[in-house]
Amino acid sequence: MPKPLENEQLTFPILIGDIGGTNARFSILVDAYAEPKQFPNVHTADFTTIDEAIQVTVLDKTSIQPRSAILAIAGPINDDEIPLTNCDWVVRPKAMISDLGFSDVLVVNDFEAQALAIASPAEQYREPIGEHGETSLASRVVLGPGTGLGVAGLVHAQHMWFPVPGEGGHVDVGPRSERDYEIFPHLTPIEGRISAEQLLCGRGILNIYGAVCAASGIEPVYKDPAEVTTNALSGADPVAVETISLFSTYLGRVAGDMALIFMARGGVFLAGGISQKIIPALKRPEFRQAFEDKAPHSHLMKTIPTFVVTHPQAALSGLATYARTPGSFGLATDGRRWRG
Ligand SMILES: Nc1ncnc2c1ncn2[C@@H]1O[C@H](COP(=O)(O)OP(=O)(O)OP(=O)(O)O)[C@@H](O)[C@H]1O
Repeated sequence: MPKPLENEQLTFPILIGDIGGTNARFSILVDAYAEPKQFPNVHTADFTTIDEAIQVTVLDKTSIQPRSAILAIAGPINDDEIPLTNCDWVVRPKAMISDLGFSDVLVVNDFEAQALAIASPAEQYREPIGEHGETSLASRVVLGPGTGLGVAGLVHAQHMWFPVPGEGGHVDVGPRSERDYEIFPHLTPIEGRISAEQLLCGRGILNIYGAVCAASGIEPVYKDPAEVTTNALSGADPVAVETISLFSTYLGRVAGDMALIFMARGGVFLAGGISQKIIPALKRPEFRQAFEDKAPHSHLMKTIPTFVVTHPQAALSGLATYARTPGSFGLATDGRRWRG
């Protein structure tokens, strides 16, 4: 295992990469001031290894030779060989150092990168949900419904930001309203329980939709979550409308719980592929009502702002913020930073 290192500056130019199950996104930060140099998104399935993808899509396309790399990946980082959760790539920092010319490689969790991105989100890349004022310099939370449900806290302490990537997407969710009690029996528990991720991701939309159909005695017709959201947003199908209304309620409920856990007075941010596609639905009353419905702390909840993150490459922007100012972040690098 690598030796623990302090949060010291990585040497520029820095390659930053956000490696998802389906897509990988790369850019290069030449120095602390320049805008990142972007490269086209890559389908992970098009390359056998991450090293090949970096070589072909980045290194062969520029004369800038990055000296360091910061990569955000979906999956646990606890060895020198890091398999990705939803694709065949294995990240091997030592091989990247010997074969691709890096002297320093840092690997972080994808939701940690999302958390870094909400430390100072530009106004044009966040859409407020509800009328609840500005962010303050205080702890924050990010929840990202996408292929799964990622959750991370960003704790503000000692004039620094501490990202806290956990497994918050796997907390229990239970029925609360009368309609919930009709619908929940039609959800399929995993080992006896319904977790937030079973409801709040692409597959989760279909799970809620299937349960609403079953509770209403209707035959389901949609196979893709995007069909449900499209028909909900247009108002064309009342079952789809109810599904997304419940999705918004459950997302508000879980987001509110996370805000309570982290005392996130600085705001709750909704990232992931789905949030920005359903902004009009999240602006309806259900999300905020469920978010604030946290007696005895409803008054506190009303003061916490909520936003959808609309940055097209939020994780990369978080990594860039960290790369420029690592001293502002208490990012744990032990066992996750390799040097040549
Ligand atoms: N318009 C939509 N409405 C609802 N769900 C959608 C819509 N478009 C995509 N999805 C769902 O969002 C999920 C993909 O989410 P996302 O784009 O966040 O991917 P990801 O998990 O970040 O993976 P990667 O990092 O590889 O892109 C899939 O389950 C997909 O079905």
